[in-house]
Amino acid sequence: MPTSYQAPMRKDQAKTRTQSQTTTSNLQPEAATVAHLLSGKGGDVFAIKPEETLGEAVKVLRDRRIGALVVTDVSGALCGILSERDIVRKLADTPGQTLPKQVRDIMTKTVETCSPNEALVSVLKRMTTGKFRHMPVVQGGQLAGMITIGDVVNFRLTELEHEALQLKQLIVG
Ligand SMILES: NC(=O)C1=CN([C@@H]2O[C@H](COP(=O)(O)OP(=O)(O)OC[C@H]3O[C@@H](n4cnc5c(N)ncnc54)[C@H](O)[C@@H]3O)[C@@H](O)[C@H]2O)C=CC1
Ligand SMILES: O=c1[nH]c(=O)c2[nH+]cn([C@@H]3O[C@H](COP(=O)(O)O)[C@@H](O)[C@H]3O)c2[nH]1
Repeated sequence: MPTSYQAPMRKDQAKTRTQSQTTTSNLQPEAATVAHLLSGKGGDVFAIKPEETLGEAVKVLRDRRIGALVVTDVSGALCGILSERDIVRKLADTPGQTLPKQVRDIMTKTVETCSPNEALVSVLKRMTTGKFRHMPVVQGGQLAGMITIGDVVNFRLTELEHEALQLKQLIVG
């Protein structure tokens, strides 16, 4: 069965979204890190095993309303990533025969990851260069979260809204 990997909750992840937005609202854009983003989003990671079928994977993607799954081995260690793009490409290559195939057949096996203390700007640059939109977060060899290009854009938009509000309060008094 596909698993949802519940990463251990760190103290900073226990904050509510409102608290995290308050604490990050004075950050310079280049100072914001993956940990700042995860403190609002949390460290849950949806994962699947390499021997599961693509049929199982698409059901998890649908049910969780997400675009990628990390692939973990029996010990829970990261061994790949499977995104909707991998599945679409395989559907085009092997029409009608794709869903019974195993996740390990098409997953990306060498996965570029980030750490909680990496700057979001740096992660965005690596996502742009590598042409991928999902990146697992790893800390001390353990999965600590998942971030997407959408998360980073959303985080920055929230920051901009706070900055605009602060400016307005300064002007109005
Ligand atoms: N991510 C966001 O906060 C928002 C995203 N959008 C838009 O929605 C579209 C798709 O969203 P994306 O975030 O880029 O991709 P997505 O649809 O794969 O991810 C949606 C959410 O689920 C999380 N997620 C994805 N895979 C996960 C996994 N395996 N384990 C744990 N969490 C996982 C992501 O971090 C994100 O918060 C984009 O066009 C984006 O601009 C719009 C508003 C906010
Ligand atoms: O090295 C990697 N580190 C990552 O964090 C990562 N995320 C996605 N992928 C692979 O990139 C392709 C596009 O993925 P997206 O649907 O996430 O844009 C697909 O082939 C994905 O398997 C990654 N490769």
